[in-house]
Amino acid sequence: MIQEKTNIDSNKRTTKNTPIIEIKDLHKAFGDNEVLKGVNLFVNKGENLVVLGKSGSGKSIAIKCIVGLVIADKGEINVFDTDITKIDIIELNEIRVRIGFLFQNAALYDSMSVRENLGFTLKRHVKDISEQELETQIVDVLESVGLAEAIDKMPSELSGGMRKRVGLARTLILKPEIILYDEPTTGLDTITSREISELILELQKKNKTSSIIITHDMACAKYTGDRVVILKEGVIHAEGSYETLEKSDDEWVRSFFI
Ligand SMILES: Nc1ncnc2c1ncn2[C@@H]1O[C@H](COP(=O)(O)OP(=O)(O)OP(=O)(O)O)[C@@H](O)[C@H]1O
Repeated sequence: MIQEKTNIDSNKRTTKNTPIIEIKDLHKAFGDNEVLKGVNLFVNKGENLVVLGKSGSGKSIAIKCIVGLVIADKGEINVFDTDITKIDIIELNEIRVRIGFLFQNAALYDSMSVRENLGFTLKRHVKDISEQELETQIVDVLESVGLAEAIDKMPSELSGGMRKRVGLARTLILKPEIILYDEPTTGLDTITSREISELILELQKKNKTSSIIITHDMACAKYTGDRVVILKEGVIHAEGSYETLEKSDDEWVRSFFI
C-alpha cells in the first residue's frame, strides 16, 4: 500500500486518536468474483474517512460488511471495540442502532409525508415516545438539515437535494455515533452537492460523529475528508490526505484527482 506522507495527526494512531472502526484482513467473494482480498482500514473517533475506488471495486460491499448487511468471508470488523463478525443478531442490532447508513438511493416512503417518514423511523426504534417528544425531535432534525419548511410535504414534492436531506434527517434522528455515507451527492448538481458536503462537515463538527464517505465526487472528498483511502483490486492501495494523494508519485492514484 502506498502510504503518503501527511501532516495530519489523524493518520497516526495515538491514544487520542482511538479507532472507532477497525477492519483487518477483510475478504469477500461472490462466487469467483473476489471483491475484497484483505482490506485493512480504520476510522478514528470524530474522523471523516473518504473511500475512493473505481466502480465495482467493492466500496459499498466493504461498508455493508460493517453493519452486517453483507457477511464477510474472513477478517475482523471491530466497531466500538466489538468484532461484529463474532456476535449474534441481538448484539449486532444493538450496534446497528448506533450507526447511521445513508444508502446510495435512500428511498423515502412515498405515501408518507416528511413528518410521517421521520416519525415512523423514530417510533420503530424508540418505544413509548410521546407525540410531543416525537414532534420536537422531527422539527429539530429537519432544522439541522435546513428543511424545517418541508415537514408536511410528500416525497413527490421534493427535489433530489431535498430528498437527500430528508434521507439524512432520517439517519440523524436516531443520533448515530457513526455515519456511513454511500455516494451522498450522486445525481445532484454542483451547488446542491456542495450544500450536502457542507452539511456532512457541519454534522461531524456539531454531533462529533465519525464517518466513512464513499464518493466519486472529488469536491465532496476534498471538502469532507480528513483522510482518504483508495481501493484497488480488493485492497487499500493508497492512503493519505487529499492534498498528498493528489500529488502522489503513483500515476493511477493521481488519476482520481484530475
Ligand atoms: N449481492 C451481490 N451478489 C453478487 N455480486 C455482488 C453483490 N453485490 C455486489 N456484488 C459485486 O461486488 C462488486 C463490488 O460491488 P460494490 O457495489 O461494492 O462496488 P462499488 O465500488 O461500491 O461500485 P460503485 O462505485 O459503482 O457504487 C461488483 O462486482 C458487484 O457486481
